[in-house]
Amino acid sequence: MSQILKVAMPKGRIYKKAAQLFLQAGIPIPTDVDESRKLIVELPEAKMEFILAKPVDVPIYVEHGVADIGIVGKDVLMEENRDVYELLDLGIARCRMSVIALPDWQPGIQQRVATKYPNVASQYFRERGQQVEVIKLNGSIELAPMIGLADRIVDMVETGQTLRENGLVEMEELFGITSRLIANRVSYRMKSEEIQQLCDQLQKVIQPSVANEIQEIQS
Ligand SMILES: Nc1ncnc2c1ncn2[C@@H]1O[C@H](COP(=O)(O)OP(=O)(O)OP(=O)(O)O)[C@@H](O)[C@H]1O
Ligand SMILES: O=P(O)(O)OC[C@H]1O[C@H](OP(=O)(O)OP(=O)(O)O)[C@H](O)[C@@H]1O
Repeated sequence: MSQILKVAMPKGRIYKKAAQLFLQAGIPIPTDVDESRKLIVELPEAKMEFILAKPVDVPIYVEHGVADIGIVGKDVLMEENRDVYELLDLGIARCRMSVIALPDWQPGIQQRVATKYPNVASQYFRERGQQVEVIKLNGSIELAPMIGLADRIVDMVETGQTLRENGLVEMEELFGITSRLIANRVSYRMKSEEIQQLCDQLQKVIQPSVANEIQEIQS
C-alpha cells in the first residue's frame, strides 16, 4: 500500500506555477491557497499532504524529514546548502542571480555589497580574490546602491524592470535560477516508489526545454 507523501510548497510567487504543474500532472492541488490562511492542505485521494511554507524554509522542512519532498528556487538551495537531494529541475520561476551596480560604478578599495544571499555573494567575490564587506538585507535590495549603503548588490533579475526603473545595470550573471524538486535523503529510500511515481508524472509536464533529471544522487 502506498504511503502519504508530505510536500513542502513555497507560498508566494512560486506557488501558483508549481500548483499548475501538479494539476497538469493529474494531482488536484488547489491553486487559490493565497486566499486562505490554511497551512496544511490534505489530498487523501492522491495520498499527498501539502505544507505551505515560506520559500526560504522549504529545504529546512525537507532536511529534517517533516516533509518528504519540497519545491524551492535554486537561489535558496545555493544559499542554504542543505543536506537534501535535488531531483528535478521544474523549469518554473525562471530568473538569474547577478551582480548589479549604478552605471558609474568604479572598483574601489573598500567595497560593500548588499544582498539577500550573503553566502552566495561571499563565495563569488572570494573566488575572484575581491575583498568586500557583505551586508545582508531582506528585500528591496536595489535601494542599497541608490542611497549609498553599498557599492554593488547581488540579486535576482527576471524581466529587468526593477533595474530599469531604478537606473541600475547588470554587470555579471552568476547563475540561472529555476525551481527544483528536492527530497529528504531517508524519504527518498523509504518512499522511493511514491517519489519516483511523482517524478515520472511531473517529468511528463515539465517544458521539454528543461534539462530535467538531475544526475547527482549517489546511492
Ligand atoms: N523576479 C523573480 N522572477 C522569477 N522568480 C523569482 C523572482 N524573484 C524570486 N523568484 C523565485 O521565487 C522564489 C520565491 O520568491 P518569493 O518572492 O515568493 O519569496 P521570498 O523572496 O521568500 O519573499 P517573501 O520574503 O516576500 O516571502 C525565489 O527563491 C526565486 O527562486
Ligand atoms: O527583474 P524583475 O522582473 O524586476 O524582478 C527582479 C526583482 O524581483 C525580486 O524582488 P521581489 O519581487 O521578490 O521583492 P523584494 O524586493 O521584496 O525582494 C528581486 O529581488 C528583484 O528585486
